[in-house]
Amino acid sequence: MYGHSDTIFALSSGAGRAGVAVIRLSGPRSLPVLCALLGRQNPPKPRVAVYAPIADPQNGERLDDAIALYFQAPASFTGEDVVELHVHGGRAVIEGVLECLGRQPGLRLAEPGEYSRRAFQNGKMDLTEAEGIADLIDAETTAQRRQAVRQMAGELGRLYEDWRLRLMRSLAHIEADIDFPDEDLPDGIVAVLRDDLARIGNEIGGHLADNRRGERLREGFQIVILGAPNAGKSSLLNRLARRDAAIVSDIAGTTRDTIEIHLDLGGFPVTMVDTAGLRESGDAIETEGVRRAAQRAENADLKLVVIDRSDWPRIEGEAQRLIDQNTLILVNKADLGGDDDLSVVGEMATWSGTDGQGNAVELPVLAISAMTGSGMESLLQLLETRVKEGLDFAGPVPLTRMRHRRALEDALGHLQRGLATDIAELAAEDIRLAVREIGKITGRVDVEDLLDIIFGDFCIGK
Ligand SMILES: Nc1nc2c(c(=O)[nH]1)N(C=O)[C@@H](CNc1ccc(C(=O)N[C@@H](CCC(=O)O)C(=O)O)cc1)CN2
Ligand SMILES: Nc1nc2c(ncn2[C@@H]2O[C@H](COP(=O)(O)OP(=O)(O)OP(=O)(O)O)[C@@H](O)[C@H]2O)c(=O)[nH]1
Ligand SMILES: [Mg+2]
Repeated sequence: MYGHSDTIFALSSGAGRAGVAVIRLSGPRSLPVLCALLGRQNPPKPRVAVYAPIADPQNGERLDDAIALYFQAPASFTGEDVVELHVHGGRAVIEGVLECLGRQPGLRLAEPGEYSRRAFQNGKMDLTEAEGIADLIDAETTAQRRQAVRQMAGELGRLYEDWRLRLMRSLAHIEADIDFPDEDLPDGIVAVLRDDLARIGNEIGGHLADNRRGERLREGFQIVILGAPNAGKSSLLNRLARRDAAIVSDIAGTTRDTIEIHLDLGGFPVTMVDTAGLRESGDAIETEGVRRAAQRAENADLKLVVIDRSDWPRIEGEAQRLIDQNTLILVNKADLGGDDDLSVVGEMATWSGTDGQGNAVELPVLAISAMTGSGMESLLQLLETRVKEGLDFAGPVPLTRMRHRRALEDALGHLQRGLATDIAELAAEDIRLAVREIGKITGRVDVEDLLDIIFGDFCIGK
């Protein structure tokens, strides 16, 4: 397959000034262009780094002293001839080398994800592995990195391929029965087939019923701070962010839009959202802020309802309507406290009341002071526990993308329909469709129309 495509090039390291920058070329013109830059006829040995000046072949101007590396097809990342130029990471150096490469016949700038796309098309990896690489580059916390590395190494792809192959085996038996109806299948084979198919269905069902752990680990755990105006929501956000992310004032209705910060809690990614104080207001902008707060609350993995200690234990209006099982009550301004039980900051208590659906709930309560920071350690510990419960997993790799989930749901639907019929031809067709859906996940079936979408999300140079 290699040898028939354009030669592409791009900066593969990060944009901007750096010690060293890596520019990659892939395709049939990579090696001749490298020789031209090095000003030599004989190509460097594959996989042996060469330290040498590189110069513009057109005018001989020296561009840099670089390290060059040649990977001979098919033993390269893309499966094509690949050349790497490790140059000094100055803006003008990078610009000069890229500009020079752009002038070489047969070379063009790579599109986002094009290296990985070629690697996939040349059989170096399946789609889940390519998506694992993209996730690894986007990983911001340890847990995200671990999940991405497992996927990049093919664990998810093997799981799906195993289901696909087992389905194909069952399909082959059913087809044999259809094609050779006279040669009776051995006694009991139909029952065995049914068992196998049902088992695969159960495995897929179990994989789907994972509470979206893997997907949420990629997205980050969403915690939304809610409460009446002036309760101290923005003060709490700033305390957790350790910076002045949101404006704080004693004027009720200070925050109007939602404000997000990103936290790493014990290796897990958390998005913490500050919202407008919840109240009925004549102000159109504030009303829109309250609407946005309620909207974010709906998608939250955890809600923190902040109340001023003088309001304890009353939670009313919109804040009360937004309460559900996944809610923690934070009684703020504990530094102003008297000697009631909640003046013991960091101590857990319980709030008994009704949630937005009218069900009786018992929710954990923590007294804190966003101003002095007391109670913050207990809060962080509690949040970390909740985040881990939500995202952590031991055992097989979890589902990580909506794309995979959709395909598996469809596959399971086909499989269940196949199991429900006694007509072999219909069952075979349903299983064929299930096989096809799973094949789309790894790219074993024709997925040309999917590739633009999948690889378009990658960064350039990947
Ligand atoms: N300098 C540099 N570092 C890098 C990359 C790169 O492209 N260049 N990578 C870019 O992602 C990652 C490493 N990934 C790579 C994957 C495969 C091959 C490769 O040459 N594969 C051949 C040979 C396999 C072997 O020797 O075992 C092959 O698959 O046939 C190279 C890099 C991370 N670090
Ligand atoms: N004493 C004391 N004051 C606090 C504490 N937390 C916040 N405040 C004060 O309470 C006032 C409101 O704080 P904010 O953080 O702006 O409250 P908010 O909930 O974001 O308010 P809105 O954005 O209007 O909904 C400010 O004057 C803060 O300094 C606290 O723990 N103790
Ligand atoms: Mg605020």
